[in-house]
Amino acid sequence: MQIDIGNALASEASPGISREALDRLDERVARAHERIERGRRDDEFGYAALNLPETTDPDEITETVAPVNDAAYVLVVGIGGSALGAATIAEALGDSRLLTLDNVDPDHVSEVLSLLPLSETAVTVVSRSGTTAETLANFLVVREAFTEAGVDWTERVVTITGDAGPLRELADRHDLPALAVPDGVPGRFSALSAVGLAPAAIRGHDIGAILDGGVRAAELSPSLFETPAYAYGAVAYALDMRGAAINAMMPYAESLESFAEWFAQLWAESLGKDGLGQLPTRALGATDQHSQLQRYRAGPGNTLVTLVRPRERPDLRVPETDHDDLAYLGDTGLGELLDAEFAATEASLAEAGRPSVRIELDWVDEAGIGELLYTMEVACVLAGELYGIETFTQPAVEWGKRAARGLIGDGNDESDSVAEKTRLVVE
Ligand SMILES: O=P(O)(O)OC[C@H]1O[C@H](O)[C@H](O)[C@@H](O)[C@@H]1O
Repeated sequence: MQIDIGNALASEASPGISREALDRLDERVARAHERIERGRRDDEFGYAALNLPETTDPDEITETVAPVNDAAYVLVVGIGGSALGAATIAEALGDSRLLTLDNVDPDHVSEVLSLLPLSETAVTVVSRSGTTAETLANFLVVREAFTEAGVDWTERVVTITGDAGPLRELADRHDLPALAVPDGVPGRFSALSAVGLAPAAIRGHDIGAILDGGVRAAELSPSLFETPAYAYGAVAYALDMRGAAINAMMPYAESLESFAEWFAQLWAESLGKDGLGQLPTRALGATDQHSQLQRYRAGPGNTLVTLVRPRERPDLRVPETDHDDLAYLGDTGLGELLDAEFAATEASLAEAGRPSVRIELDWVDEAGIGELLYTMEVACVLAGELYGIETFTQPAVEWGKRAARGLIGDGNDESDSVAEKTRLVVE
């Protein structure tokens, strides 16, 4: 994988970072690297996630899911870090039979359940805490749908959860196949554990190759000039400090659309603290080139655009045509056109002096997605060290979680604050 930060230099863009400032920042990266390596060595909370490519045992996952690996469809019931990794991996591998229920929209849940052949469907119910209301409510609905369809849900469900909590008790009571969310690994950093990999394993994907991709990026040198993940994390941080409060993640591949969603959780929950942190936004090339690019290029200069693409992809020829005006399209490929769109967006931003970073992976395949996810996790941890914030907590999100539970009846304090909201209604 390659990360090109040239278009984020002050000589090219504003905000941008000068070569001298980058050299000075590299000294801070070296110190942050020591902290990260110590955390990995001691398996400290959060840092332990960066050991997953080596510590996750793909055989244990494959064996545990064996009772349901005849399933034609997999339904992941989870939310946030307990769903986005699996969804990202499924999409990257072009697997449309791996679906995710990560919202409690009744219309959507009903539709998914009515479309799925439940007797051919395996369910992974995933919650690190085992207490997340959305996940447990959806699971109860799914379970009932299986029963109503005459399918024994206990034969179709795998649980992935922590050591204790309601989901663990349920797994024990019904003797369900169970995998653990590894100790010290926050949900949004768990894609390369059973959380992200078990659903793919049920569908028969080579999860060992996904982990190998992570291993490829796990050798970290103490300099941003030698470690792509550090280059990205350091430049994103430096540009934020210089005014790029928004980071628009824009992959040029439909198969990476969910990756942008995964990245948004990683970046926002990890770095949005103490009044700091870039706002990650999601875009898709070339589609958003025809909408959001206007704002990136000509709106306030507060956005770093992160352009991601595979260097190679299968192409689809555009047929030759005898229409003179369309002749230039004939005998090209859609992939060739997409690459031209990518280069045009990059050039358009550079021409206007707006910063971008280019991330290129070889292919969007098992190893490619493993490497990309791992690289972004390291980038995020590095950025957290540079900001000096607690990367691995999410107190603001937890507040909302407790308040939502309180509002539907578990009687906790935050729900009182919700009830007292000031109203100024216009109808
Ligand atoms: O895995 P769970 O405990 O169910 O949590 C699911 C999600 O819940 C919250 O929104 C947290 O802030 C996320 O980081 C977490 O991924």
